[in-house]
Amino acid sequence: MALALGLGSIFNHSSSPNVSYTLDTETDSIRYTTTRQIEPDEELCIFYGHKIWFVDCNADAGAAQDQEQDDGWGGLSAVVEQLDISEDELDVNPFEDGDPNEVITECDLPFTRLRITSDNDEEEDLNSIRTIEVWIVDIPDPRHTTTMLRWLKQTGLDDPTLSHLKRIRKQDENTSLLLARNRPTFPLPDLPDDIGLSQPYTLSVPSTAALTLSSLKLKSSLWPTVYAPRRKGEAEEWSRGKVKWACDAMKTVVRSARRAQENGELPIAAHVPVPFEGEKSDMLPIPFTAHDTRKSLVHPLRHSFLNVIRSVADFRASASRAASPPPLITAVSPSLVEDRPDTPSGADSETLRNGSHYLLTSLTLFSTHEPCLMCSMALLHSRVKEVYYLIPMENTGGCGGIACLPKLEGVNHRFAIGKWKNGEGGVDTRGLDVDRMIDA
Ligand SMILES: C[S@@+](CC[C@H](N)C(=O)[O-])C[C@H]1O[C@@H](n2cnc3c(N)ncnc32)[C@H](O)[C@@H]1O
Repeated sequence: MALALGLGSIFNHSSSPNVSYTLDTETDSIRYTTTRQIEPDEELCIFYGHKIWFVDCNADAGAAQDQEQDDGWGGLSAVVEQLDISEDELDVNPFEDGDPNEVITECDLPFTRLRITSDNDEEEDLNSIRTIEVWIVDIPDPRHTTTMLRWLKQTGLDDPTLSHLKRIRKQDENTSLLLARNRPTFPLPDLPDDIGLSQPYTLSVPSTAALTLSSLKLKSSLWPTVYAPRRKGEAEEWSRGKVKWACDAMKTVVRSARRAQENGELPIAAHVPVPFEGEKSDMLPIPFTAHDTRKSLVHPLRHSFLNVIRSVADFRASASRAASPPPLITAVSPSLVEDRPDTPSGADSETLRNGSHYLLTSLTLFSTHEPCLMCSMALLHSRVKEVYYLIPMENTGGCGGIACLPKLEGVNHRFAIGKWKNGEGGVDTRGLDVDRMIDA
């Protein structure tokens, strides 16, 4: 560290300075140079850096934005100056008309899905294949194969947890039959003794079906395995009705962000709608919307995602309390997230304890911005089903930007992610100062 002496410590800071400086090691001094013509009485300012520790009295709009971008909380505040989408435009939903049950093809969806699990996750070398232990018996005379299969059925050994494996293996002249899993608590029943079977033996075989052809080859070298490239977690089909539901949710988000902006907040919002008709609507009886409240509450953690998770939790906690006192948050104004103490006091504290109220299991979250790393982790904890965002945060986002948390190895939950296509479904970022934040 060095401290500039003399006039060096007199310069104030400006984000558009008229003086630059260099270190002159020859003379052990700092050389200050004006960067443009200086007018009489004009103050000479230097640039202190992005992390200033005081409120910049010279701040202009551009400078304020720069500061916000470097806010230490993922730059989520580096956003929007204007949200000039008119109410009328937002009222248009292009998925309004037509058969609500019609399946919308992938390329016509208003969002693109991020791949959370890839086939590369599949076990691709012999050592990484997870196995289970099973009982095998060799059938010396292949004509007895049908007899043995019938016997399996009769003895109740047609275990569905083995459905990813073939029952019979034929290798050269040998035929072998997979009998059952080797479980200490379920001893193998006596085998038919009239068809010359040899002693059963145990073998390690794959514990799951093969998702790729190369893995199929490897797994089948242990035991013939079923090839199942389609699997749970694969992108589900969306009906027109569901896309309409999503567009409406996205519009709610944009409206909320605009309202937030009008009130001097950062225009960042998150919304958890009532699940699409027919899909577990008992999970959440009313929708929740929250916007960022970092500015008004002067609180670095009040990101819209955390706010919306909290408002769901508060609602659930209050709903599970006895009839009175009245709920902390009402259905009509869930977006107006007030700042309440984190630890409720008195009689309420017992009932409002976090518990599982914060869970967004089976729920979908829509947002103007990609959640930052902190919020992405909170969403992971919340067990949210899926997240759709309009503005990707290339340098700070935790859902495909700088990282993709649900994709990390070892996380105990994965959620689906969709990037909303700007301008689709009547939702766009027109007027938003997001060019530098949107992926090319
Ligand atoms: C090195 S001193 C600058 C000279 C100081 N203004 C003085 O008169 O001694 C740094 C301090 O000046 C103030 N300062 C510098 N630039 C500023 C700015 N743009 N807006 C508000 N305060 C500023 C801050 O209090 C900061 O801690």
